[in-house]
Amino acid sequence: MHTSIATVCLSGTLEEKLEAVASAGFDGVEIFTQDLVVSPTAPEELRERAGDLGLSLDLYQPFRNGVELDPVAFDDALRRLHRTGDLMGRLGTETLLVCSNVSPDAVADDDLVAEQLHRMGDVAAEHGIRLAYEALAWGTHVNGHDHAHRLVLAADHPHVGTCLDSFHILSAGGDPSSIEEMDPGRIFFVQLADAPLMHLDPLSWSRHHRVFPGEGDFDLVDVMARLVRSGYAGPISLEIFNDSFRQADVHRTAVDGLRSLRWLEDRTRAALAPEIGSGRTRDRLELQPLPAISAPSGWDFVELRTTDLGDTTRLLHRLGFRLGGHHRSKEVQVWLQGSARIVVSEAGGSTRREPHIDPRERTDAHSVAEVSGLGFELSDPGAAFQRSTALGSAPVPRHELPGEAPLRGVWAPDGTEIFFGPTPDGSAPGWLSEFGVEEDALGTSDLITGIDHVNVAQRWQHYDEGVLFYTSVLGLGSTPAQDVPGPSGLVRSQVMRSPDDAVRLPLNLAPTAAEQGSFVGVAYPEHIALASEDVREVARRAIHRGLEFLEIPENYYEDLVTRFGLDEETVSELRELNLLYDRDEHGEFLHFYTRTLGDVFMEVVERRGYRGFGAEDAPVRLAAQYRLRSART
Ligand SMILES: O=C(O)c1ccc(O)c(O)c1
Ligand SMILES: [Mg+2]
Repeated sequence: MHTSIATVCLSGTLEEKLEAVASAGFDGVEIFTQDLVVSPTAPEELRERAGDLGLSLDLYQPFRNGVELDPVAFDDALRRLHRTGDLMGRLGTETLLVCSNVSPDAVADDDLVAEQLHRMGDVAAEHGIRLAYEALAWGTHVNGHDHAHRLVLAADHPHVGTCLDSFHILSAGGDPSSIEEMDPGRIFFVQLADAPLMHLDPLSWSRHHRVFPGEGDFDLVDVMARLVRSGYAGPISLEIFNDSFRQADVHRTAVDGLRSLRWLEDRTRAALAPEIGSGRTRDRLELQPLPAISAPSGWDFVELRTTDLGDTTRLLHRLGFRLGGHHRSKEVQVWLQGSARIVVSEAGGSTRREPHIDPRERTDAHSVAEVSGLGFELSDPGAAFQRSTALGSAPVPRHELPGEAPLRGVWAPDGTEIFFGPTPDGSAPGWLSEFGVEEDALGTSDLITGIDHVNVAQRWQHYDEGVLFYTSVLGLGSTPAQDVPGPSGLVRSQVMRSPDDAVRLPLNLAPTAAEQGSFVGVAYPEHIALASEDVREVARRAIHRGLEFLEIPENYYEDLVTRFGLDEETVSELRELNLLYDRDEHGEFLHFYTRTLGDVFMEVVERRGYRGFGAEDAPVRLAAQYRLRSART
């Protein structure tokens, strides 16, 4: 499949965009007029630079309000088309996107439009270019892909075809099934965009809220499958107008974009496998598969990186963790309780980050600890690693000594290290022996039994990217996002979970630094939630050991009585142990939070059938954390 991306998707200069697109691994690029106009680079030089980078210039766009015109305006459109044709010759770009007319003066006369498209086709032929006519969803008269295609057929010119854009088709509720019946030789270009479903006028929706495939609500596998059935063999290009992408790191966005296309390619291939296998459909796009998803069957470990080993390990001790041991060759320790394994490493100068990630993104001078790595248990760690690198993730460099268990991992887009470990066949993972942990030292009567979930913060520019990463790499599913009100902003929260719920990973959108007030420069805290069947006993022992709990206000406990009708004895025990309480149709939930250490805190949860994450309690936590921060600064 020939992959392409429009320069309008990306931040930076045209030159930076080309470089990022090439290094992410795209085959080609669509040049937006405005990117060219503001660039000091001559068209011939751009052509050469793209060639050096191995990129084809697949499309030049957009040619606006150039058709559906009265005769005088059409003459001027032909003049513009001649100029544009000259320019495209210098750029070496063959296809020009012609948008349907959005002006109130557009002429509603299909015969006239077909004739104008034909005459434009003659001009295009003179310049050796082709015209791809695209129906914009808000076009004055032409706003459906079928209508645009009919006009192209009526124009009947070899240099005039159609451009299909999934946003315009699906946002207007159009039926993509007609794509299958189109002559593939008449489809000159294909643009893909996803979007969240919204009640918004199509222009605003399109210009600000498009996202990469897999990051929104459109069924793009269906669109792709219909394209394959049509016999289309041209470029598949991303055209995403998105306010966040325009401010995000250009390399990250480009990698995110190609990941979305590879993932879509794989899913489309899987959906079409029976038809392709039986010869009913010929796949002229030559869709490539990814190594199969190996869904996580559990948590192997969570890694905390800290600048204060004492504080961090004291916190673990107070929660009942034991030091399992020190790694035989690395400066790391493992702390154990039940099946919860927390690897603690001391942050130093050697902290490595993915090259394109600003280290301030996740840590800063105040930071004492952060969730730096997530280790998953998988049935096929090798396949998971290969899948993630095929999806554009960079491997985490690791040094292994002879005899040490190989552990492969990649960087998540936000710099968290993701490790792929085997599902252990015995009771303990093999790597523990490198820490000197003996099998018989593992606790079976521990109060904390394992990791319930890990909550990871995402910057607002990169939220969708995080969702796509965990979906495409690990096959986690996402549940609908919730907004949690906090003193420094709404925190969007979306739970990613493995099919059998063995791994739950809520992603939280942190309010931006500017909105954080006294949080300025401090990343939104993440947390590790630990599972217990007796959270009250965990809390009692933790109090005895001097744990600093997050303080819960009396108003909260009074409200609990109002909401749930709890008796005074229950509530006074909750109050005494700093516990919070929630209930859903499946059962009850008791939990507590520790104070924050750097960018991370711990939660201990007891689920009595309850399936949620205490969303009603999260605002209480955010407010308490805010008060603590304010008191400190
Ligand atoms: O929003 C626009 O104007 C616009 C321009 C070109 C396109 O291909 C498109 O889908 C939208
Ligand atoms: Mg388009």
